[in-house]
Amino acid sequence: MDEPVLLTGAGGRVGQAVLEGLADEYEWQLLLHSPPDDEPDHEYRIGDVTDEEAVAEAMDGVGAVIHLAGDPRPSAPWPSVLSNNIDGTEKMYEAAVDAGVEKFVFASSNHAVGAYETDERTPEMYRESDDYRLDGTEFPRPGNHYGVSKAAGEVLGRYYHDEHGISVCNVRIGNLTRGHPPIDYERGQAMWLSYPDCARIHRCALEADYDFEIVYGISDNDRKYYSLERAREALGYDPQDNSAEWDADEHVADYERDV
Ligand SMILES: NC(=O)C1=CN([C@@H]2O[C@H](COP(=O)(O)OP(=O)(O)OC[C@H]3O[C@@H](n4cnc5c(N)ncnc54)[C@H](O)[C@@H]3O)[C@@H](O)[C@H]2O)C=CC1
Ligand SMILES: O=C1O[C@H](COP(=O)(O)O)[C@@H](O)[C@H](O)[C@H]1O
Repeated sequence: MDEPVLLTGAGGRVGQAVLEGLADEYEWQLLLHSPPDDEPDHEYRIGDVTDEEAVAEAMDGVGAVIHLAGDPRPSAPWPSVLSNNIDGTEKMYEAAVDAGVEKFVFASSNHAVGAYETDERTPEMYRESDDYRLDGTEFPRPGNHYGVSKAAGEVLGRYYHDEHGISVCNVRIGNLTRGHPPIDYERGQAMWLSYPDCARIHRCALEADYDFEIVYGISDNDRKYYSLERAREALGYDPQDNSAEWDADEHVADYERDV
């Protein structure tokens, strides 16, 4: 990617994971919601993704977008996800196609398909021995308004790809935690995404050639109910972490290695 990459939600957790891993590999243009406490190492603007003018300005000269900004709370109320997640994503796509951006990477979520985790399937589906796998071809099945907003973001991508030709990669991110998988949380361990693997999958999404994709963004956890096949095939994603290798007492995984 020779042109700058616009990163929205850059001040958040996923944004930090992406920047920690890929800071030197791209020319970044950050979109922050509010002024940062410390001066970022990259070009940045302050703006809201629902503000057409701010978004159009941020898109100037950009070759690709990683769109993370939004309300990430599974409990988020409808007015918030309607504005920050759905309207904000529509504004981002409009501005991206107007500016001729080639590639749009969207932070979707496990919550877009959360209702597949029925009482009958859980908690067994969170275990290594279970062979139940979602692979990205299933219909969205959200279990909350936040999940609805993520499914809507994926469908917006489908529309903007079909109608305007922009390449779209929806990454259904699992559970990002720094340094180690969630403790005492089977579901979170099954869909853990380490910080380095988060950077890896976003690098792949910026580099690969594709039309429209839905992939799962998790580490290569032994216990998983999301398939990594599509992310491997379409993006060349090669995750290096695995929640099963992390032992609270032994700290076996080496989280210092380069991505
Ligand atoms: N952290 C996780 O495990 C997961 C995150 N995601 C998605 O990844 C994205 C980033 O999530 P996190 O980094 O965890 O959240 P975060 O809350 O740490 O970061 C989100 C950032 O977006 C900004 N933002 C919110 N509304 C905005 C608006 N209207 N205009 C401009 N900026 C706005 C916030 O100020 C914040 O800096 C979200 O879209 C979330 O739904 C999806 C699945 C899992
Ligand atoms: O989409 C998201 O998913 C993760 C994991 O969900 P959880 O219900 O197991 O916590 C969540 O932590 C994150 O905030 C959210 O944006």
